[in-house]
Amino acid sequence: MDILQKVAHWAKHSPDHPAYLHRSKAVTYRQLEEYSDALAFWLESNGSSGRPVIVYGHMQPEMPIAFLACAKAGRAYIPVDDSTPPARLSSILKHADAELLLSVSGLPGEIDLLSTSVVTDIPGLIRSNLGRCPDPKSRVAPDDNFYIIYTSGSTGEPKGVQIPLRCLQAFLGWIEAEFGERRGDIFINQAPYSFDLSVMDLYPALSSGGTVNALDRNHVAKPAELFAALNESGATVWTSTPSFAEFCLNHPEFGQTMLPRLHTFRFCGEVLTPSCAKRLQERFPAAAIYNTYGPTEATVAVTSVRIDPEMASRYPELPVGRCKPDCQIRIADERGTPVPEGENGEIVILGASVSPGYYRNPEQTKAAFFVEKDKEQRAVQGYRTGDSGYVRNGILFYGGRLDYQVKLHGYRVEPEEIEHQLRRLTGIKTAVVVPKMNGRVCEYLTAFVVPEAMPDSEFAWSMEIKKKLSQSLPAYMVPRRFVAKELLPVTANGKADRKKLAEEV
Ligand SMILES: Nc1ncnc2c1ncn2[C@@H]1O[C@H](COP(=O)(O)OP(=O)(O)OP(=O)(O)O)[C@@H](O)[C@H]1O
Repeated sequence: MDILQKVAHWAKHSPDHPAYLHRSKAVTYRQLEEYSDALAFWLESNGSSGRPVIVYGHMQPEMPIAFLACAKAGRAYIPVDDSTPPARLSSILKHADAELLLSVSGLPGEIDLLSTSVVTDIPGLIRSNLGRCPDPKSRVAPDDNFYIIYTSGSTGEPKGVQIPLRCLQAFLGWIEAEFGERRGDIFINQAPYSFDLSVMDLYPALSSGGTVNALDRNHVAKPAELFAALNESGATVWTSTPSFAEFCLNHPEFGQTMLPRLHTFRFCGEVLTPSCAKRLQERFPAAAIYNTYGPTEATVAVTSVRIDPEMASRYPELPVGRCKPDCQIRIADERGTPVPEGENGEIVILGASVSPGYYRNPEQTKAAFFVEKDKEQRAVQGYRTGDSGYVRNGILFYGGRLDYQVKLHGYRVEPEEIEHQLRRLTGIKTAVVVPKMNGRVCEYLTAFVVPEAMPDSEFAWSMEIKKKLSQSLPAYMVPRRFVAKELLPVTANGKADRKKLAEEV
């Protein structure tokens, strides 16, 4: 059964079970099925271009209703969070040549809508089409795009990663085998839908008949509300970036008493530090912690490993895990040739999870994706991640982003390697190292450090860290400046915000 059939199954067998909760709003499986049918019927009767539909909003229940409606009507959806700056929304509209924008959050202000029609009254559309169903033949086929997620576009140009239904299913099948989702699980959803980490909780929840409990950005902005919501959530599965867990760990009550049923943490998107894993293990003795790794281009995640307490103590740098069975990880040198086991190189992913490429962008697709033949002469899709790493005993270790490398006084420096050494020092929770650039020249490095306790004298504290760092790093890699911070800024996706920190250097 694919995801649409699973939702229909649960709507039939447990119609009144909550599928989605957001603040005081609850949507049952029956409602999810009926509302998405109604909206799909409307979509089918309005517009026949087959072009993707932009779904604009935040965590409202209409978001998953609209996603499923698009799939039922045979249209890919492009989720855009309503915190997206107008200029970026305009460039996505233009790039995707979208015919329709379903807005759950009212009219996006100050944007050139070009030829896109905007529909804001989604509840009204659902009401007026309730009881109607789309033609079952319209629904997305395995090779059709289920969603297209525009990455944050570090290159400046928006890139829409196409994920067909078959890639989503390959991901969901693996998640089910890896984690053994149980009925009745309640999944905390914090990542906005424009970030594919949300796919790791939304669809595993809906395919296993569980419940999504969505937190929004106002929860996160007001910790008292956030922790009250967590207290009442009954959550059993947690999915987030490590930065969000670090944020919650600052609250002393964040622990098993607040979330007594929590049995699994799943992390992805950023480095999970041993210190974060250890603190979670202390606070949540009944929960298992998993580190997973993958880019949007390979459908959320392709490797996973359970981090047990022994691992968190033994490894200075945690592994990101074993590759899912229908994919393969290759570590390649600059020419794309595989390097021997244990050697560092670029992480290349091949197999069933890899996207066919960027939407309407053959040049960028050609630059990052490739096709090769396996032993049986079947075509296998590959993607060069731009991440560095190595494999030891079948386990992948992440080494950092190749594009973060800078040249400092002639030396090639990887800021993430310095961060890694900083995090090994006692008294440091986490750190981000940012280059001070003058055009294309890196002048010096600044380390933003979150210490266990804020220092009285930043100068004395900096000197101390410099001394310790120079025992493990060559002098040119020791940052010139150290800034103590209680918390690091995070992006809308909940990852440490390097761009914002770069403005502070
Ligand atoms: N477990 C992990 N440990 C360390 N880094 C990770 C992990 N999982 C993912 N990443 C990093 O996140 C990247 C994937 O994130 P994502 O696809 O959301 O795009 P992004 O690179 O953060 O942003 P952009 O939108 O600019 O491409 C990976 O390529 C890797 O660099």
